[in-house]
Amino acid sequence: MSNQLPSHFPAGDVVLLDCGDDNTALVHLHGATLLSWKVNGEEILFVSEKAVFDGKKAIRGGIPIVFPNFGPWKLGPQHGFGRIKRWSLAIPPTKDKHGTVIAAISLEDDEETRRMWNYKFRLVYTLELQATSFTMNLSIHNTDIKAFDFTTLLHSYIRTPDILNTSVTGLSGLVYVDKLKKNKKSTELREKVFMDENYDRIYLECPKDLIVSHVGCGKHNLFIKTFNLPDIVIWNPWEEKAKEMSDFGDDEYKYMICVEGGMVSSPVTVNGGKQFECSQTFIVTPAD
Ligand SMILES: O=P(O)(O)OC[C@H]1O[C@H](O)[C@H](O)[C@@H](O)[C@@H]1O
Repeated sequence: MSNQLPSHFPAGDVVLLDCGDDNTALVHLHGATLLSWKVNGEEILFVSEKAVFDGKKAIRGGIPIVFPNFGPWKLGPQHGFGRIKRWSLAIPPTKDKHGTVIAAISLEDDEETRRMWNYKFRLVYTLELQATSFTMNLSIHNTDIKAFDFTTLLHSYIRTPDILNTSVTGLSGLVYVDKLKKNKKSTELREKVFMDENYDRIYLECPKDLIVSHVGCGKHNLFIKTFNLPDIVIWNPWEEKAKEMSDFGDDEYKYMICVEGGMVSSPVTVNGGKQFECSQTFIVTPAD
């Protein structure tokens, strides 16, 4: 199975959160990309063996941040610039009295972002690591005097030993937009959604917690709770599309599932001087 990260990153490129007992998280400042989340030493996230760490391309895997646009964008690159900009360390990892390790990284507008999207902003991404749970909180501050609109998403690549044995529970009854069928809308009828082909869907207004089964080495389930991220994107490129991606191994589609909390079906407006908060929490429990 894939998911071998490079053994070494240049000093200052990554931030490690460590709350003991081999419970760690590693975030790369390029794109605020969460590269690793280990629970008792077991890796829960997927990063492609072919991921490129050149400080330019988006890192293929982990959890990169999509901002200020999900999908193709007429003003700039697909999924916006959030995942290809270098973020800064705002709060170094610190353990609070409950044992939670907290760190924050941030991104502000610069000439390059304003050329694409002419607004002043500050993003603060706060990570909170506990033994079996991990919260990612994104706050989007409009530091301009004019309002802006955006879409955003935490593009989460979750590791599995066998995609055919991994399901998502909690989507039943929801309307989804199928991006592979000209954005046709349908209602999900299955209690457990398994994938056996290329999937690219936006499930709308997801009210419930989700459970992704058999993650990591296959012996754990992952609960996903979101706040202000009502849409859930489910994606797997499957065999043919995997072959078209230069930074993704031909058979790696078997070992990952993207379940991505986002605000993507309609943009958020934030007035000048105001802010928007959203978050995603992952909790690992033993699989049945
Ligand atoms: O190849 P990327 O730009 O990283 O995008 C990877 C995928 O991201 C999301 O899941 C979208 O819904 C897909 O349409 C897209 O193919």
